[in-house]
Amino acid sequence: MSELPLLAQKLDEADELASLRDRFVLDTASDDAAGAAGVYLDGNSLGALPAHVPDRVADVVRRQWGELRIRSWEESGWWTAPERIGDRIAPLVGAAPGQIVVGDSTSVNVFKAVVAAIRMAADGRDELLVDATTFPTDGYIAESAARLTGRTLRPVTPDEVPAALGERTAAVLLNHVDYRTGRLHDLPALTAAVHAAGALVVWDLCHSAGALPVGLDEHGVDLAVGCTYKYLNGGPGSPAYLYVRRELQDRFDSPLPGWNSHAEPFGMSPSYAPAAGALRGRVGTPDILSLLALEAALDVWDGVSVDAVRAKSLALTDFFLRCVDEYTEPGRVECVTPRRHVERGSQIALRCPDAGAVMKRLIARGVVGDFRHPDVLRFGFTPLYVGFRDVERAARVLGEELA
Ligand SMILES: Cc1ncc(COP(=O)(O)O)c(C=O)c1O
Ligand SMILES: Nc1c(O)cccc1C(=O)C[C@H](N)C(=O)O
Repeated sequence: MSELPLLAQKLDEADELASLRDRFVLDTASDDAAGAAGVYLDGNSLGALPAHVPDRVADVVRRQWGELRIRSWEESGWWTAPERIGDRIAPLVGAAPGQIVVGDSTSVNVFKAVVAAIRMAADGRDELLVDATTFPTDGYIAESAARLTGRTLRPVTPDEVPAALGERTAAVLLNHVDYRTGRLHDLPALTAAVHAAGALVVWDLCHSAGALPVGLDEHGVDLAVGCTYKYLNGGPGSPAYLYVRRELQDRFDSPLPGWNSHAEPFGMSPSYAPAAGALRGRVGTPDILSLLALEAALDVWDGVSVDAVRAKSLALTDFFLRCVDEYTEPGRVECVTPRRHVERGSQIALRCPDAGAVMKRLIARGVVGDFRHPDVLRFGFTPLYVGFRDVERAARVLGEELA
């Protein structure tokens, strides 16, 4: 008999973050008795619902919108929500206040950040480097941004970036954690290399924010973007964010200078004058319902340290790998996520030829991960609500389905 179930129980008992799970709506032990309890390992795609969010959203709809109506732009703080919520996200990604605005999708913020970076780069720099392994939207947007600004797009892997940098480099767009393999890239070293070449760097934090320390200010990152619906649990399609380092804000020239980023939005002037600070990253009317659902969701972070989350994330992924090694016949899957902690995000990606069919069977048995084309099984570990018994069970069911 395997010792892993008992070990999982002990690890759960010793887990200081275990009680945070109660802050979320998830399947319960009574579902388990009925054989239907799910193990949710897809928080790297869509985070679970924090339990208090429905009531908060209901208040926004019924009272703020239903009763206060237009007064809510001021009285309910709607107008200032993008920067206020940006300041809530800031400590989670290592940023001081006043550098993050929330709004629009990640794709749109990639566009703003990349074009603004190119516009801030020194004259004559005509290349935009992009992570060749990136989540596709970043690549598509980078191609368009390069075309619009007359730059040449050069796709390179993150490993190739240091050698590819040079006098021609204007800006570099990179992912902190690879969406497919779960590989964590060396943000401090790559940022330093880009700066040494005289260029600007834009980091996509979709797969790292809320799962591990980012240290935007500490490492001198220029611009960063990220979504809020994964490890930040903001809900489906919740708005993304844009970080602009304080020292660059006066030079940030938005390619989407909507009226919300104007110094005097209600002056209704025909000519554009940008607001001071991170507000320049705003565009049009914010998506208030989603934005305020996100604001409520961020309450789950009260009293939670990102370092503790990172420690648990590594313990969960280590334990998952150990369970997979024990429960799965050797050679049946290949782990494409680095084993070294310094190179690992908060997901494990396993490759096998029949991954699509295997994931369907896992989901049918309540183990929810996802499949990424063409042959990757992805399992995301959100330390706020995933426990070690979940991990053991997921690996056991996986082993059975792969047998
Ligand atoms: C790295 C990365 N960038 C961007 C996105 C998505 O961007 P958007 O929120 O605009 O759909 C994702 C996933 O959805 C992603 O993994
Ligand atoms: N953003 C998504 C969506 O709107 C629908 C379905 C899935 C997603 C995703 O999260 C894709 C994702 N960024 C990924 O890492 O694969």
